[in-house]
Amino acid sequence: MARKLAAGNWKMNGLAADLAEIDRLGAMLPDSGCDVLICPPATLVARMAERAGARILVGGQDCHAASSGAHTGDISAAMLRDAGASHVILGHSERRADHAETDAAVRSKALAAQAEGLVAIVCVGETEAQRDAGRAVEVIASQLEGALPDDPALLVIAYEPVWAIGTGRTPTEAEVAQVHSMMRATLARRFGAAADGVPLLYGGSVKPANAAQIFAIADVDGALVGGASLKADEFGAIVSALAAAAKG
Ligand SMILES: O=C(CO)COP(=O)(O)O
Repeated sequence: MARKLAAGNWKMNGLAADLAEIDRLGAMLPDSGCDVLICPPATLVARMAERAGARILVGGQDCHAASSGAHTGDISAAMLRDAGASHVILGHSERRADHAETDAAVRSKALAAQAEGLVAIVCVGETEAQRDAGRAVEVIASQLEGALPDDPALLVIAYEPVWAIGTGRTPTEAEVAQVHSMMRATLARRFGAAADGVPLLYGGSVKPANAAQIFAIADVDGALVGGASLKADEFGAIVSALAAAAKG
């Protein structure tokens, strides 16, 4: 059984003043039931990690595949760990689109992250055109095939349909269930029994209003939340929904 994880992706949002949201979030969290992670921009990782307390984990949004060197503007897994991060999001569709990241590049980054002891959150998801063409499951299977790293103990998979990100639209429960069951089966073929411990997150327009419904879907172990993670009251409500789902 995978641990439940509520993860927030702040994307390119957040200045020092926004760290106050972490204090507010910390004050409203349930004691247990799920892990809670915020991935702020790189500029805030260290300060957030110092301020967050034990209940809130902190992660990066990308890392380079190399451990150091001449890569201006990039950040390594070792630097994230040094700054207090425990996780890193890799292969988000915005990075695939903005920086032409391939599945092979995502796998290299995930290997680098795991070598530093970071949990790699590998993102996959189809475009609207791919879903309309009936190719969603095939596309996601192929992304997993190319991007999966080698260690299931330091791995989270996030299914984020590109067309659901920031749009207020979500797939049907049956569509999420179909993808998540395929992902679990793919992990089982690759990792055997250890696949059961890999949290499978859904991401894309998760809000307090739809969180409980999403967390009730089979093989959904949590969420990767964008816009609703920026405000403590919204993200806190999503965390509470996940903790409630974990208790059954
Ligand atoms: O991309 C996402 C998280 O990584 C989802 O973003 P939204 O929750 O804003 O749709």
